Amino acid sequence: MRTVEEHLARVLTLASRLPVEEASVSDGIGRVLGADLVAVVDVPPFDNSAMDGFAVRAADLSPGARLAVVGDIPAGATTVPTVGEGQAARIMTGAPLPPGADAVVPVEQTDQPTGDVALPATVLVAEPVSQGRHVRRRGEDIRAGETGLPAGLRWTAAAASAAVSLGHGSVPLVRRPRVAVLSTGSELVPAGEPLGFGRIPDSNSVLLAGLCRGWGAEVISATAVDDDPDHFRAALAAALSADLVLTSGGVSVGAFEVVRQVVEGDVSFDKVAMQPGKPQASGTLTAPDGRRVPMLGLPGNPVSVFVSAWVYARPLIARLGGWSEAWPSEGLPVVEGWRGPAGRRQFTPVRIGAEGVSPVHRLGSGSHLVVSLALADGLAVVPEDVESVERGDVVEVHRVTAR
Ligand SMILES: Nc1nc2c(c(=O)[nH]1)N[C@H]1C(S)=C(S)[C@@H](COP(=O)(O)OP(=O)(O)OC[C@H]3O[C@@H](n4cnc5c(N)ncnc54)[C@H](O)[C@@H]3O)O[C@H]1N2
Ligand code: MOO
Repeated sequence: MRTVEEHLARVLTLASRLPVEEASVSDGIGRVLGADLVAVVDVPPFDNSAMDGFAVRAADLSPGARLAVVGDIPAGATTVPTVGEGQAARIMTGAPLPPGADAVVPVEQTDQPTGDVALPATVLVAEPVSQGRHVRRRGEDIRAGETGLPAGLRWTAAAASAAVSLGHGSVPLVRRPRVAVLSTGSELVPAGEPLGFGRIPDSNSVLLAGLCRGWGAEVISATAVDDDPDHFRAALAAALSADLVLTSGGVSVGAFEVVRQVVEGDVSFDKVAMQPGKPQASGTLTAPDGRRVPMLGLPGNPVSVFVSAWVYARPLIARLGGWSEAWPSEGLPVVEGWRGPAGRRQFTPVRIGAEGVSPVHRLGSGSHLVVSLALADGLAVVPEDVESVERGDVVEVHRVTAR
């Protein structure tokens, strides 16, 4: 049996970062910036007021100075009056500072009322302000030509707003990984449909599709196929338009393991020292256009699918998308203990409470317990040489509730 690290290393050889393409700034949340983004414009683009008030010449001011008001400058103004000696212009936050003025006096520091009032003929300034006061200088955030955002940055709402401010409508982003999900099993029935004898709902395709979306992938298909090799072959051929194919089921040692029957040879079938998730298939398949498409064949038990997806599919998607593959964890105390298998690393679904962690179920390995899985906030990692976890022990826990 190989270790989790050995299998992860193998999985990560299956893919490399996808190409960069131009994308609308607002389309790319969760993707990665493919090249440094240079400012097209100065940010801010012009000197402007940080306050609603009066644009003045600081040198004109003494306590109680009265200035002649020469005009109004709302935000968006395209023409502005010049402010001469002894003069002021009423100005709003974000409006361009007029020529001649070098500071802004907030309206609260004048004899004028706040709000929607007529332009006064004069304004009395209570306290002088220094040059540059309440003025936001052109280019003080960044100057045109400078690098605003570094290549490799994960695209967020804030990154998109920065790119827009830098003057961009589209940006070079690494392509979003496209994943095809394929559940296998003649026992599977689509969501919400009646079950005949021996049938179960196909929960794995929904599980995998949702996880992949949460990690930033685009799911191009999520379907189930029965254990007829011809049917699986056809479904797989359709799935190969994706950047990654994830299958569930059909990888162990039974008589009807359809994934094994169809792809063994191209894809390798291995035993990994983990519980759940022992049988794992991994490799690449050739698409009709000649691309090598990575495929992970995850074991069918729902908890095995969940754990295998977090441990292997999540970092593989990250590698394709170009973002961090790291999976942070923290040491947390155990409130209620459980037992694990000797010689395999156990990933136990746990709830995280104020006092520490407890398993979501206590039925041995329980890799079929799909409903209690929904109550898990984390996966606790129990090392290979530990068979029993006791109250008060500290375990390493990966969160599974956030991206
Ligand atoms: N003789 C042995 N039997 C098994 C071994 C073994 O080493 N020797 N390993 C066990 C382990 S561990 C696992 S995990 C499973 C993996 O089996 P498969 O990947 O071949 O999965 P299936 O047999 O197709 O399904 C397992 C289980 O999961 C249910 N299932 C499958 N697909 C779905 C789905 N889309 N939605 C919901 N539930 C699904 C399926 O009905 C089975 O109950 O093999 C053990 N056996
Ligand atoms: O390893 Mo299986 O994945 O226990 O359920």
